[in-house]
Amino acid sequence: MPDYTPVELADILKDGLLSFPVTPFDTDHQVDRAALVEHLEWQSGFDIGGLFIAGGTGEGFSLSFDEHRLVTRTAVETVRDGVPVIGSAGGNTAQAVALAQQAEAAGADGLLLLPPYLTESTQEGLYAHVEAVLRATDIGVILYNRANAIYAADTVARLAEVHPNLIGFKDGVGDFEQLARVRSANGDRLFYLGGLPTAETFALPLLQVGMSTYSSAMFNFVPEFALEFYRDVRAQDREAVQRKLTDFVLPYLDIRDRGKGYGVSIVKAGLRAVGRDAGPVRPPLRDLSEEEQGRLNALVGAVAPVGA
Ligand SMILES: O=C([O-])C(=O)C[C@H](O)[C@@H](O)C(=O)[O-]
Repeated sequence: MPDYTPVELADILKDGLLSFPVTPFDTDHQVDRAALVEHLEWQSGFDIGGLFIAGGTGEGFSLSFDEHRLVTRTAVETVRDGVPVIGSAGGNTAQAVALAQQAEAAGADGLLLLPPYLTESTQEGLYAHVEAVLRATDIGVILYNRANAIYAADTVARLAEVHPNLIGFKDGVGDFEQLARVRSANGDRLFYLGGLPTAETFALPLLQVGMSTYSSAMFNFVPEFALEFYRDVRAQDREAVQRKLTDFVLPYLDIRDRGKGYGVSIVKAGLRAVGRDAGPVRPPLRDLSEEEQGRLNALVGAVAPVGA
């Protein structure tokens, strides 16, 4: 039994900073369960609203079915009480359904539905894909609007009308017109979270269009900074947000933009920078070069003491 009904879960998630923990790997690229436990204990000790396991930053796209179960189960067993654990499902419809059922069986409180792989589809096709997943589980499901899964406002509204366990919309695109339409068609029936790569960059403008929270990947390695940033956003303290963008987030993006896929790799590099190595990323991602890691260490050193 999950700890929260879908409605309770949405209510908790909409008002706190959210994050996507990395999945630590050993030098052979195998899941390092002990390191995952240590990381999740540390992360859930902060005032975090919910943790999304095996998401993008958690390299869910590189995990096998069994590894998905292992990391989700580990998170459920490790994360402190009061912090919801959200599992993930992706791939084709049959895989997404199986992953959703597996996440629920592993004790996840909710589910993030990632885009299907490779192919484009019509809104009717997306509707059928999402509906199959919503029917397969009773836990709250959040749609991830990104890549080849861009949901029209009407598609979301039709799904929300018949499926009470559809609770949220996570945006990874930043199309303000689409967001205005989705918000307009669904109002408070759903909660909305910003999830563009390095979500801090867009957090303040997205708040204005009703995205009450966002998922911070950098929370993985600079949790205090990420929480302070979130408080500044919620207080709509423009000056404080701008200062933090200038001093840390934008120079961080300069390093992130040196390589495709670095939006994830740089998070593991950030953990290395604070003395909490979570191992390498798995192919097809690549780790930062030594020179890039050095630049990041210097930047992170200014906001987070090593080993804190
Ligand atoms: O799938 C993912 O890992 C995300 O998109 C969440 C990240 O936390 C993203 O919002 C970011 O990079 O801040």
